Formats: sequence, structure tokens, C-alpha cells
Amino acid sequence: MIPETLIEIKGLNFSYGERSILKGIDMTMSRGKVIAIMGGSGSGKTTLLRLIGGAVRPSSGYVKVAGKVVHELKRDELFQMRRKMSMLFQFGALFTDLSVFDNVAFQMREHTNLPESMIRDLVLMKLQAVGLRGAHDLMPAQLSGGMARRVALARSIALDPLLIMYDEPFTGLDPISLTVIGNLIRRLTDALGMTSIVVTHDVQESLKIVDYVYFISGGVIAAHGTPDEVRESIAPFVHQFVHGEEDGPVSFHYSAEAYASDLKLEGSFA
Ligand SMILES: Nc1ncnc2c1ncn2[C@@H]1O[C@H](COP(=O)(O)OP(=O)(O)OP(=O)(O)O)[C@@H](O)[C@H]1O
Repeated sequence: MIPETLIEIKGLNFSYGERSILKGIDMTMSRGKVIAIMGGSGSGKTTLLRLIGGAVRPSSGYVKVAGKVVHELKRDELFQMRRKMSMLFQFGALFTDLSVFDNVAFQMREHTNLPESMIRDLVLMKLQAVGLRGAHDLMPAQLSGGMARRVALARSIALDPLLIMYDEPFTGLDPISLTVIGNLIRRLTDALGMTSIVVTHDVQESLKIVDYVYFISGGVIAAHGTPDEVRESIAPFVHQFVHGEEDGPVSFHYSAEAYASDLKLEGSFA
């Protein structure tokens, strides 16, 4: 039985060497929900996805997926768990020398013993779900950016995952394709009863489709809430994000020594 809470994160700390990236993150994510993770550049959003996928280990705290602590899984258990997760990092590039059909069939052929006739039906079903059944013979080079992303989506649901993690799914899309992809993420999550985590800078688009938003800043959860709560929030951090303001609590600068000392200017005007 898959628990209703698919992901539970408690007291999660993570550092790259000396550099502390996440400092005590708590989150819960239920089945059937679309959750956005937002935050300034370098705030640790992608790192959080990597922790959920077991690609890196926490310094302390834990991530539980479907009731199991990810960093305690044995190697083969982790591989099994990963089969239930799809990760679309920078919207996973398609295999350029394989047709749309073969791209979607790839994992089914790798990871199942299904007969080719059944794979064919399943691939066409997945392509139908993203509106591209008619494009199954095309090669990736013949697709628009939006279509390629829909194929990547069809591929990501090939093995009926419990969880899909999207890193920047809207980047570089025209406004129509952006809405199409947003709506697809929502519809597929609902239809398949999975959970979707969307790391994005696109506040306006994601607020239309998500159930819940977490904002990360300085390694902690700076704010969280439903889209309505986020839109109405007067917290400076959230306001800056939602309204795309340059000045506010989210710093434009990566932390550094004082500029003057970095440029060795002290005393030079004396
Ligand atoms: N392998 C690594 N080794 C050391 N530092 C890293 C490594 N990967 C990322 N970092 C640092 O960790 C911090 C968090 O990176 P991460 O990619 O998680 O941020 P992000 O919030 O996804 O950023 P963006 O929105 O710009 O993609 C950054 O400051 C980055 O420089």
C-alpha cells in the first residue's frame, strides 16, 4: 500500500563540503498533488530534488518516499525506488537518433519484459495523453520545443511513476506552449494519481496549476502556502517573488567578501 503522504522531509540538512546549502527543511507532499518549489538562484532547489532521488545523502535529517528513508535504502532498493520516480532535469533531452515512439518505448524495453505488441499499445496511450499520438514516427529534430517537452513528459510517465520531479519545465517556452505544459503536468498528475514536484522560477504559470508552494531562501523554508495564500501574501520575500521585483530580501548577489576588499581598493584613494 502506498501511503497518502508520499514524501516526508524532516530536519533535512545538506552541505557541499564546508558550504551549508539546506538547514533544517521540513515538508510533506501528498499523493495526487502538484507542489512548486521556488527560491532564488543557488538556493538549493535542485539539491533538494537530488536528495529526494537519493543522488546525494543528507548531513542529517531524512527524506522518506512512500514510507522509506531514502538514504537508508540498499543499492538495489534504491534502484527499485528510482523506477517509481521520474526526474526531468532541465527537461531531459530526448535521444536524438530515436523516433518519438522509440524514445517513449525505451524504458519499457529496458525495464520490463512486456511483449512488443503491448509496448506499442502503451506507448501510443502515453503519446495520446500528451496529444502526440500522430507524431510517433517523427524524429526529435522534427519537433518544436514545446512538442519535444511533451514527448519527454510521455517518456517520463512510461513506467507509471509515483513521483515526477520537474526542474524548470517552463524555461524557454513561448506563452502558449508554457500553458500547454503547465496544464499537462496538472492533468497527468490527476489522471495517474501521482505526485509532481515542480522547481520553477515561473511564479505566474505555476500558481495556476499547483496545489502548494514552498519558497526556499538561505537554506530554510522562507514561506509556504496555497496559491491563493501566496498571491495574497504581504511577506516581503513572497511579494518580491510573485511580483518579480529586483529589490527585496532575495539577493541578486552570490555571497562574497566585501566588494572593496575583493578589488583590493582599501586605501587606494587615500
Ligand atoms: N556538486 C556541487 N559541488 C559543490 N557545490 C555545488 C554543487 N552543486 C551545486 N552546488 C552549489 O550549491 C548551491 C545550490 O545549488 P542548486 O543547484 O541546488 O541551486 P538551485 O536553487 O537549483 O539554483 P538555480 O535556480 O540557479 O538552478 C549553489 O550555490 C551551487 O553553487
